[in-house]
Amino acid sequence: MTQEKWGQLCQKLLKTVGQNNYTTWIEPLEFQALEEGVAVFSVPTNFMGNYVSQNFSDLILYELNNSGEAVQRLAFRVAANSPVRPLRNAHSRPANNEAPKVRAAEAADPMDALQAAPLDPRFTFDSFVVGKPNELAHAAARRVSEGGPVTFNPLVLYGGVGLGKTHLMHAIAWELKVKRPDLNVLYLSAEQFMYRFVQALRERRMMDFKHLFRSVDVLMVDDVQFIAGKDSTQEEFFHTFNALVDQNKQIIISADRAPGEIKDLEDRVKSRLQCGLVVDLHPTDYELRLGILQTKVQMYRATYPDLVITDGVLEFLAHRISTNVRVLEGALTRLFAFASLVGREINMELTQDCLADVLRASERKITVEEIQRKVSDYYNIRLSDIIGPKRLRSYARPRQVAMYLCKQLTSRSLPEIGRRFGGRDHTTVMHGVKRIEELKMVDGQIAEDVEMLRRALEA
Ligand SMILES: Nc1ncnc2c1ncn2[C@@H]1O[C@H](COP(=O)(O)OP(=O)(O)OP(=O)(O)O)[C@@H](O)[C@H]1O
Repeated sequence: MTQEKWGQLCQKLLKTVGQNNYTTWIEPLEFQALEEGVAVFSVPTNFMGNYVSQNFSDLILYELNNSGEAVQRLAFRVAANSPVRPLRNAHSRPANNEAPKVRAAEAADPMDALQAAPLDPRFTFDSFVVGKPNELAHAAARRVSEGGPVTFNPLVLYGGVGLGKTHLMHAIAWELKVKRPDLNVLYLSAEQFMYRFVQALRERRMMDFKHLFRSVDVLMVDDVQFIAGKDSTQEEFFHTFNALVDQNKQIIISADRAPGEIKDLEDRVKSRLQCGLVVDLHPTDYELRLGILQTKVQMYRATYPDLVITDGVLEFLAHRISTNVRVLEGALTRLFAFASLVGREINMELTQDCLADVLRASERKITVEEIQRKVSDYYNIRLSDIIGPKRLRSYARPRQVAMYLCKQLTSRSLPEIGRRFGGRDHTTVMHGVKRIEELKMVDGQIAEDVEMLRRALEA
């Protein structure tokens, strides 16, 4: 592919993603080469490569292939002599158009070549949807973002992948900028903390490092589990932490699990983290997912004012994609981009087509218990009769149907299934599964029962 062709594609991408996104994310990409189906781009920073890869790669791939290039994958490489862009230039940002006073990114100190992570302009409280699973974390984040007297220190937000920890931390930073512009707020990932620390050691600038970290008013460290097992970084983190707490400065930490459960994290660090308020973001429920989708659709309306989305699509997505919010958002982005490119409304058919891979990957996990319950309801017998020892035909056949469905619809092994059916041997399960397979061929009623149950379970 030629540079000229990439330039033409950029014009198309501009139309789809809008000027803001284009200037921030697409324009800085430099097309390097197309190597065996991989389109290689150079990017100014790793962060940028990751961001583009997560948010725009489907779209770029689509455009490349649409223009006749056979590209399977995109690769982003950080340009060797790329200047580190200061926060001010790295991002578009919310309304007042001014970067928050993130100290490390603003000072002229050479240490700042390793600047803190830029704040994502989309991660504000306004765009954070609150539901049962995250209401406590949200309330705590709101409280800290007021910048009043420090009441709990540290605030630890923990939870699984893509549940909004980073979003909440950025929201706190943006809010503090408005409410307390006098405070120096430093947000960075634990990985960056380590990188800065190692760099300072190498350049014999530990005094600068200590000074920098001890002079912030609010320190936010994302994904702290990263420093587990990295002894000297943990040690430095511990000292930084203590120094700030002693000065009554607010610390906000995120982790992928509760501090006590982070393997290879020193006990003294664990216990420090547990001293403040530890709140978890629970996995999303259906209502929260639907709320997030509705909010995102409102936001997309600005870019795609003419798109029509038919009833039931958002409910379907909220029901089917229950893994994490990032996947949910990615699905919606792809859907909107695709529908706008082909000029069609977003209906169920387009959704199934466009998101076949995502839907397959996040197929709802059906549990053994669910199957047992559905089968006992269907045959109008008690759950305990399916699991229990009775051998009467009126229990044994439904039990075999349930075993058969467990084998078909879950990834459980035969011994595991046996255990959940009152501790039966795996050969009993095997026999049951085989029996139903045979009966399905010759007994229309059994075949229909199994089919009905399968559909009900997969609905
Ligand atoms: N409640 C929510 N409302 C709106 N958007 C949300 C919500 N929760 C998560 N998101 C969105 O989901 C995406 C992933 O969230 P985020 O990056 O904050 O997750 P995380 O918990 O930090 O994940 P990781 O463990 O991977 O670092 C972001 O785009 C974020 O805006």
